[in-house]
Amino acid sequence: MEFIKYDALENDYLVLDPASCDLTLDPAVIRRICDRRHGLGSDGILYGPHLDDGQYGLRIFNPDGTECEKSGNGLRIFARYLRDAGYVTAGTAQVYLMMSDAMVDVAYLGDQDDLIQVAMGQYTLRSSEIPVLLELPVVLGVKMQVGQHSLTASCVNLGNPHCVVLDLPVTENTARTVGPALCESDLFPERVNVQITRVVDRQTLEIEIWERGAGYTLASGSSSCAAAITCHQLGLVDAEVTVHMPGGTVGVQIDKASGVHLTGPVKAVFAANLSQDLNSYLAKDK
Ligand SMILES: N[C@@H](CCC[C@H](N)C(=O)O)C(=O)O
Repeated sequence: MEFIKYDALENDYLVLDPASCDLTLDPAVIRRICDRRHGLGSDGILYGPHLDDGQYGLRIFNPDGTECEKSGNGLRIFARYLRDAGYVTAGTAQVYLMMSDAMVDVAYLGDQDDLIQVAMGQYTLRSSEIPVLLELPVVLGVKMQVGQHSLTASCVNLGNPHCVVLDLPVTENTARTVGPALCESDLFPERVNVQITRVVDRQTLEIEIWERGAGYTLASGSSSCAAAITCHQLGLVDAEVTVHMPGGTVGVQIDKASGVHLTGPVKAVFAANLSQDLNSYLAKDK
């Protein structure tokens, strides 16, 4: 049973291919595998491809054991795996997101399969579809108090839910304090990914991230899109934006007709097998 690790700007995922895996991925097993001290360590697990109906089916798990609908970097990493493992030889492919029942297009833009673009699709700003429990049809630039934090929030759902904060210092400390306060707030019944965001200029954003189910991460693809979409809606940036994160930089393009596209590099880190000790621990856990 082989685990292959890739990182997309230090947002790292383990790919587990059902063709070579006999593990039952229950939450305790996922938490142990993603644990950075006692497991292999990662920001999540990409479980696929499930090859039913000739599609490349994908399930995405957060390191806390929850399953999530979508991940921008996860999709780019999974696309790279499909190419590396010989499933895909063309310049484009489609991935089927099993939890969301949605197809996603990916494109290989670099010679080494390094630069990968994912069509993140359409998004919604409707409060009921984020979901965010405020008596407002949309939440864009809304001042609120969450615990001890006063902030201005904008919400978007791109398959997964996001809350973008525009008026606080863009630091790891803000992400680590305001992030969990928003993520666990009663306002967000499905919890939320949080982006502490600064508009650098009309083409550039800087963000720090707190991810639902993962905590502080060094990069996030869907978070970059969420920050770009909400800032564009507020008239602060153009439709093509570069987003800087501690782990690196991605490009986001917003287009009414074709939706949102996310582009950035993916690097292979390692391929590894579980030790006998970890295998026995996981078997015991079941
Ligand atoms: N790292 C991701 C986002 C992963 C999903 C998120 N934690 C959630 O639960 O929605 C990305 O690159 O988009």
